[in-house]
Amino acid sequence: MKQSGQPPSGADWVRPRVAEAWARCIDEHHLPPGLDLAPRNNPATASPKDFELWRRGWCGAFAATLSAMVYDFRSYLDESSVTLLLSDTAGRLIYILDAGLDVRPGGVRMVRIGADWSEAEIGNTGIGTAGLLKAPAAFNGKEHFARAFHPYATAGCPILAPDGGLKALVGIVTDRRDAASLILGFLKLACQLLEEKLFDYFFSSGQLLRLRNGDVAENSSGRAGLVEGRIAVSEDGIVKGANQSALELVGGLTREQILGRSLSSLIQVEIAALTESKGEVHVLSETGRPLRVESRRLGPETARSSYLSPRKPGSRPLTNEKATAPRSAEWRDSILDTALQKAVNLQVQKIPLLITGESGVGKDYLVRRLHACGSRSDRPLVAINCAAIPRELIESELFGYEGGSFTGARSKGRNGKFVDADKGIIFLDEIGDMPLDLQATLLRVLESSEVVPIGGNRPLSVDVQVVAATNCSLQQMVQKGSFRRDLYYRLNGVQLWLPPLRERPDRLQLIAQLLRQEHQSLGLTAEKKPSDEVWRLFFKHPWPGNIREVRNVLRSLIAVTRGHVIEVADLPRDFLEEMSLVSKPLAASRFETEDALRHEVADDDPHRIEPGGLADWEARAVRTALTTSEGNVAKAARALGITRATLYHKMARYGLRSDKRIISKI
Ligand SMILES: Nc1ncnc2c1ncn2[C@@H]1O[C@H](COP(=O)(O)OP(=O)(O)OP(=O)(O)O)[C@@H](O)[C@H]1O
Repeated sequence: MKQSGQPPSGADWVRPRVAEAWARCIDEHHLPPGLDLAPRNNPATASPKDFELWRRGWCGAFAATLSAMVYDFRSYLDESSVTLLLSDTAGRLIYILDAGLDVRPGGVRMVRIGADWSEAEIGNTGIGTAGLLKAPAAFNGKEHFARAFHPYATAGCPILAPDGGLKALVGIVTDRRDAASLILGFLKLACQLLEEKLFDYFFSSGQLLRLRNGDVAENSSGRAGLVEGRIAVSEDGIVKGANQSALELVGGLTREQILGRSLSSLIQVEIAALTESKGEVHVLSETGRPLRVESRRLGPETARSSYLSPRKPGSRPLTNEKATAPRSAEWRDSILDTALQKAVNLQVQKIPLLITGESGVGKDYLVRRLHACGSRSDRPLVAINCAAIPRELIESELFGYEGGSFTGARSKGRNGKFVDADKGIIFLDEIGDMPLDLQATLLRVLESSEVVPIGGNRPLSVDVQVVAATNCSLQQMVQKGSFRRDLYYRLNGVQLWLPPLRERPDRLQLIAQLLRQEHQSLGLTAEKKPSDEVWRLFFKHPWPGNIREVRNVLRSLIAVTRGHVIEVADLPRDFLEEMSLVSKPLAASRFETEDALRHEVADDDPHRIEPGGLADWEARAVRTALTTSEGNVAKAARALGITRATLYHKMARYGLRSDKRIISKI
């Protein structure tokens, strides 16, 4: 093909789509046509900074929601050698349901988070080519440009927003290398289901129309689409978005042909007639096809914000997220569930796990759930807070000691935590606080799976899964030389980042769930319910102490509130100060505070938090000092010119990492 400029013919004939892809690989992507292709953009050697930037952009609530949906397909894939991939729009993997397929072009493992499957990088594959063409694509064994994919078939499909924008890619790899068209069929259906589920997230106002085929004969013959048609329409009847099924139902039109048109020109019914009717309305499409249409107003409960577009940390959400009391008691914490599921899967392969996120987001909680649900549940979970053990004791705590090996040692000696955790999980919390020299010893243990107790010379074998957690940036510490690079890579088999509460679009549902849990734990049957104003403040609050702070606030509210409704006046003063509503904490009266709040609540923008205010300034100063000192309290106190005790007091007040304890459960 390279010599003649023509795709192969005769016995070597390839499908035109394949020939086009190969031509692109050579002419546009300038890939070497020698088949032994190694990706240039390799996650194993990528700069940690770039990887972290990319990960933060993608591994937030959007990826968690989508991953949770993809995860629901696992039951269809059980027992099959099919790996399901989810990637960002550029083809970098953000989630994997792994069937153990080991694709390694040029020796680089491609079934891993961050691997770049774009066509420009690795030649044509289902997911990479689907991303490029923004259309489904699939290839059998030798149709792939890179030899490493020849034992496999791959398929990929774009996940589109209702306005047609590309949002993510989903792909399949299987070792049945002639199964491309079969897996593509499954994938198309899976994508339609995903798009339908995601539809509500994009719209916060107007009407949502659900369309079904009105032709009774077609329905009874089973030719009605499996996926319901959906169209979003503005209050004045202009079409804003549609899913694939709706496009087919209204006569095989494209999105370009329907977006911005009036609904009445599309399905011969006025929006007013639909909104007034209680049930289904029978209408005709432009092409005369009978349709049944039902309309529902879009509002806060259906609009869970358009966090489907990757957002920069701290940027404002794109749609108008409204704060009202969450209704559903059925809500599931998809961020926790997704992280937990990943962790459970990784546990089977004994891959080290690094959990990152701000203080109080639930890193410790996640590890406890992993222990309870994972394959090592009948063995110990041994947790060590590396920041809380005195420096000189860490080694003996971790590795144990032989009898009489140092002054004060027990005569019989003692097992270290690694031996205690044998066959179970060792949880190294606050790993960023581990002294540098001990990091070398820890690395040796992790690499050899053997520990040598202090004063001993006989290595003991241990089989532990290592889970580490930190709220510091280990990458920055590596760059500054305060954390060993080799240990960082050893611990960072897979990194799970838990988002801060203020960035979670589902924070009100989470708070509602925590409130129910608090009532249950206190044995209270009559629940105290926050007023709408309180919900709005919960939504606006920055929650610097994350879930830990929520629990403290809720506990205090349940104790303080006299009636059944939690009012603004019941909120703890610290909470109000954190919202910068009390500019002079000592002078402002409760009434002034409430007035300020009412004023604030009337403001429609739920994300505006007034800058200024002493408490706000102080909380920020404490946070900054802790971040700059990478969580080292003594250093932060020195920088602030206060004592450590005062700093601990302030940290507790602002919900910043308040408990420094050694947790050990065997
Ligand atoms: N998803 C959750 N559901 C219910 N409670 C939670 C959840 N996540 C965290 N919590 C609670 O919030 C509090 C703080 O959680 P946790 O200690 O796990 O945070 P962390 O990220 O480990 O904080 P730190 O970095 O300060 O150690 C705990 O009381 C925990 O039980």
